[in-house]
Amino acid sequence: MQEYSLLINGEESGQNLDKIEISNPATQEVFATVPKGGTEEARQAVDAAHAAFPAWAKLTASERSELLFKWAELIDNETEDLAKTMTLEQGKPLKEAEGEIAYANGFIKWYAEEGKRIYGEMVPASKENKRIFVHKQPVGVTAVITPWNFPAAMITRKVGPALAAGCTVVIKPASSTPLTAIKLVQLAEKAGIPKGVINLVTGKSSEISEEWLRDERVSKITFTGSTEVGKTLMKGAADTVKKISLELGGHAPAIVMEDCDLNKAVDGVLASKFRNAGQTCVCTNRIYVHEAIADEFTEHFSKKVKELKLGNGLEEGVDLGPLIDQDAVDKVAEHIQDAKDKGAKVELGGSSRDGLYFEPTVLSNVTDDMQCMNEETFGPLAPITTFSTEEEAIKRANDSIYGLAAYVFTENISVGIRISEGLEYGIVGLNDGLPSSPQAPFGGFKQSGLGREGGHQGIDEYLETKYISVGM
Ligand SMILES: NC(=O)C1=CN([C@@H]2O[C@H](COP(=O)(O)OP(=O)(O)OC[C@H]3O[C@@H](n4cnc5c(N)ncnc54)[C@H](OP(=O)(O)O)[C@@H]3O)[C@@H](O)[C@H]2O)C=CC1
Ligand SMILES: O=C(O)[C@H](O)CS(=O)(=O)O
Repeated sequence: MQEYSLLINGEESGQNLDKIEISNPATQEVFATVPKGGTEEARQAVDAAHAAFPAWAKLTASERSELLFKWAELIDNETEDLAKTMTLEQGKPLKEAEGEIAYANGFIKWYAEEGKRIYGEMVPASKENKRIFVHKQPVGVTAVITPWNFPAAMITRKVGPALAAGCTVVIKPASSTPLTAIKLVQLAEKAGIPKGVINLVTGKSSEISEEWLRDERVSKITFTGSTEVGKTLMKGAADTVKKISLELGGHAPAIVMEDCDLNKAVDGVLASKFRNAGQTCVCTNRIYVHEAIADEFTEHFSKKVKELKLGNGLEEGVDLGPLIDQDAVDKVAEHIQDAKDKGAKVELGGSSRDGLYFEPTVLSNVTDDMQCMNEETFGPLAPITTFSTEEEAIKRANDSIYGLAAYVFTENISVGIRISEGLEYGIVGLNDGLPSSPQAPFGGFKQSGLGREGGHQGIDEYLETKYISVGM
């Protein structure tokens, strides 16, 4: 049994606390423990981050960049161990875990550069005896709360820009997948990032977050997870008017036009739908296919889904690992049963397997009143429905409280641009089922969140704007 610690001010701590058991979703066996921290540990983490902030912010952007690149180098060197840890605690196939480590490291490398491009400006004053200088500076101590589905990328997508901007952080990873985050923070300290710049606490999420929300020294909260928890944090941030960034739930539509390249559309929807066994906030949740090609698409798509291999993520050739827990399995089963009760046809799959495995499932004859067409399934369920006109497809695709990602497949560039412009989503994959990248501003409209992560926009979330007016 591997026992991990809290990481506060460069020290391992929490060994005396009760433990949280970490189990492998592929086998449901407990293989590690982390401390069950609470209010006191949350406060100690802020003490450390607050003490470290002045010196970290005082470094030049180039000095911070060098330390971030050193961190990235150590992560690259440890990819195999980090990926295996991720598969053990989260379940995704090893090849996907390796891909996530590279994706996660991409944010550190990107912001190691972006931090050197935090430009100010000089504004022509309206009075000749004045000069106006606009200057950006780090917001300060930032609280980072992350979900279980991307144990590395959701950490670095926040910590990368925060550190590059000159902020210090306190992190609370998801209780089911804290180990990858702990190893990333250990590598940061090995890279020479000073004590107290990055602190990590595991434990009672609401107790820890309530302490961070209460503490005036915490200037910002950045959260990725469910819309429900995001709203709780948003309300809590109001008491001290903290800055907040939220990456929340999604319910992505995929629109497959009659003039699509069928192979491109099938492969794109397949990649979007079944990545991480459907446990991503940008997974396709609704598949709208033009009525003229619905049968052909469904047949071709189901044939490709049938080839997907379900199994333990550590095994060679596995495409889908287990779901994260029994609640996740139950939710997929509930959505399938509801759809069947309302007339859907199961083209493929439809059942859970031993343990936390769920068969990749394709439904046809789907209607908009079904739960899966309105609630995030967060699992390997692909509901197919048909449409007649472009206007109908856009209207139905936009009929959601969410607005994170959407997908369009067409070979007509004018149609593709026109539909993309009409979709109320922060991310549109046009003939692209995997649009996420560190270079792009990831984030959603409506109840999918606030703010952007990635791109040059992502560092703005960690900066304050100040102007200096000089009387001459
Ligand atoms: N937009 C995006 O980029 C993403 C959105 N999501 C969304 O998140 C959901 C799945 O992730 P999941 O981890 O279950 O989401 P949750 O919102 O349940 O948990 C996310 C994080 O918040 C913590 N948390 C839970 N309850 C509270 C609380 N009351 N106060 C403070 N923190 C709390 C959790 O801690 P603990 O683990 O201890 O419960 C975890 O660290 C889906 O809805 C998915 O769409 C997920 C990933 C990315
Ligand atoms: O948590 C998620 O679902 C991620 O944000 C999706 S992605 O960034 O890996 O595309």
